Amino acid sequence: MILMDDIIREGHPTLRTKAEEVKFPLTDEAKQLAENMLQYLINSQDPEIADKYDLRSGIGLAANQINSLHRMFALHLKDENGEQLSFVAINPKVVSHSVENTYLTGGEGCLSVDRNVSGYVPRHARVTVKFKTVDGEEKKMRLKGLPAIAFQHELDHLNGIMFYDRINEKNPFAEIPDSKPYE
Ligand SMILES: OCN(O)CCCc1ccccc1
Ligand code: NI
Repeated sequence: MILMDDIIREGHPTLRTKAEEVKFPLTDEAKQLAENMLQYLINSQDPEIADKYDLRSGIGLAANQINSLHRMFALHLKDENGEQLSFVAINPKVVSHSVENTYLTGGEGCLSVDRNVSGYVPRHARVTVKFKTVDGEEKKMRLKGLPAIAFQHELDHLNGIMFYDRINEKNPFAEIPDSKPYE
């Protein structure tokens, strides 16, 4: 099982490296990686398991964060209707997005960042995304709200981008153009 010690922290070069397209059919190693990443998120959101293994709660995890350059990330979170989203996105792409932006009013955090970095992180408010599942099935989804924000946060990791790269350096809380905040 993935533990906090397996999650690399800022300063590790893999967080600044672009992950590589995953070939299908997946190797057993890639399948195991995908399963372990999703299981980490489930474990981290279970108070007993998280407490027992000292896991930081997360709604997403990208392969770079466990020092792997497979182009994949896991998401495990509820959308605003309380629907459980739980999947591993392989070779994910944003195929289109809204003009409108959004940002978490409380800012973002990251399992690979052991400090608070405050400020608004501009994100597309709505995204249409495509990715492959572990079985090689092509998925297309329209996301908004926290799922949209999380998808973009994870996709950034696969491109070596950290959330704070997107915060306005001069004024971290400067107004984001064309945006509606996400509380
Ligand atoms: O990359 C995963 N991660 O470090 C865990 C937190 C993910 C996250 C996603 C959206 C907004 C805030 C935090
Ligand atoms: Ni992160």
